[in-house]
Amino acid sequence: MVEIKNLNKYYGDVKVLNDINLTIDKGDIFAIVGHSGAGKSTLLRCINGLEEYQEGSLIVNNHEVKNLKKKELNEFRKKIGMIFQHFSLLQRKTVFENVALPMEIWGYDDSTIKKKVDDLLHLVGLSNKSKSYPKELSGGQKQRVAIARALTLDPDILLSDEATSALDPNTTTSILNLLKKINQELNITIILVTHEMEVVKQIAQKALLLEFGNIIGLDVTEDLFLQPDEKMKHFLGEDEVVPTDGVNIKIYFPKDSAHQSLITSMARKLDIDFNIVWGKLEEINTHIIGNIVINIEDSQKDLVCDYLKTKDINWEILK
Ligand SMILES: Nc1ncnc2c1ncn2[C@@H]1O[C@H](COP(=O)(O)OP(=O)(O)OP(=O)(O)O)[C@@H](O)[C@H]1O
Repeated sequence: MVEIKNLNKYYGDVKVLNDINLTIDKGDIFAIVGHSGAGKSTLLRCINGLEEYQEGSLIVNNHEVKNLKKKELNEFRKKIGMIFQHFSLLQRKTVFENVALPMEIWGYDDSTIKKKVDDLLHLVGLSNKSKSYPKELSGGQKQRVAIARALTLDPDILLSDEATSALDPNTTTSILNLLKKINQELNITIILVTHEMEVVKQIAQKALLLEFGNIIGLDVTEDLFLQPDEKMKHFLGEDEVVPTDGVNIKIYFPKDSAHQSLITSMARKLDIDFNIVWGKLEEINTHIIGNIVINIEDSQKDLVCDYLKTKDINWEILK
């Protein structure tokens, strides 16, 4: 659906995307994550042809985007919906008129427009607001209108640029649930840009981490969070505070074993005590994953390591 190879993008002499390689499959919910200025929006805008790229290949729906002529680009963009942080609704138009706008521009007849807009307002839960104006709606409702509008031309892909960044956590969750429903019921691929890790954990099946235009992580979301490498830890701002005495061991629980009693079994089996330094469990994309850090005496290190090696589990000694 989207295939990017060795993509480089410059603004003037400044390289803002460096050697980007990735594939997004049909039906994926794919997150592009990074701090401010990382190049997330630029990458999203390259995908729908709003930005040019100078080197490499970017194929969307079997089209090399930079080769599209103006007329082809309009047809191409018809199949890509987009939503934004600040909703981009027209204040003087009603909810119905806002949603209808793309179809009017493309010259659909009134009865087709009415049916489509009514169906979409039903899908996003706003049938009773069709005559309201944007200023009469909450932030979450405005984003629902924007989502309905983005779906009017039956896109294959929905691009979301920080669509939940202006919303409170509960409203964010309700919008993410709506996006999941759209992904599942309409089989629309969703590519979302966000700086919020919670958004990634709640919705994305795969995520790309960008830093200064470089890919520093690209994986299935659970795997990115389950055992983050040094770059990812730095990115997440997870500085590990651990005791300076003894040996600190971090044990990762993948999705299928988060509830197993590995730690207590180990204590019983080896007949040793150890301190639990810290640990956490969290829900990522409906799976529970987690990790725990234990502190043991130096003399117990070999015993514990030998035990852990017999288990099908990831672990590391923290330096
Ligand atoms: N039109 C432009 N002209 C020149 N430089 C630009 C332009 N747009 C973005 N940039 C620069 O490109 C880099 C990437 O910007 P981009 O907006 O893609 O980052 P981002 O990760 O989306 O950040 P944010 O989360 O703050 O929106 C930044 O250094 C930015 O200053």
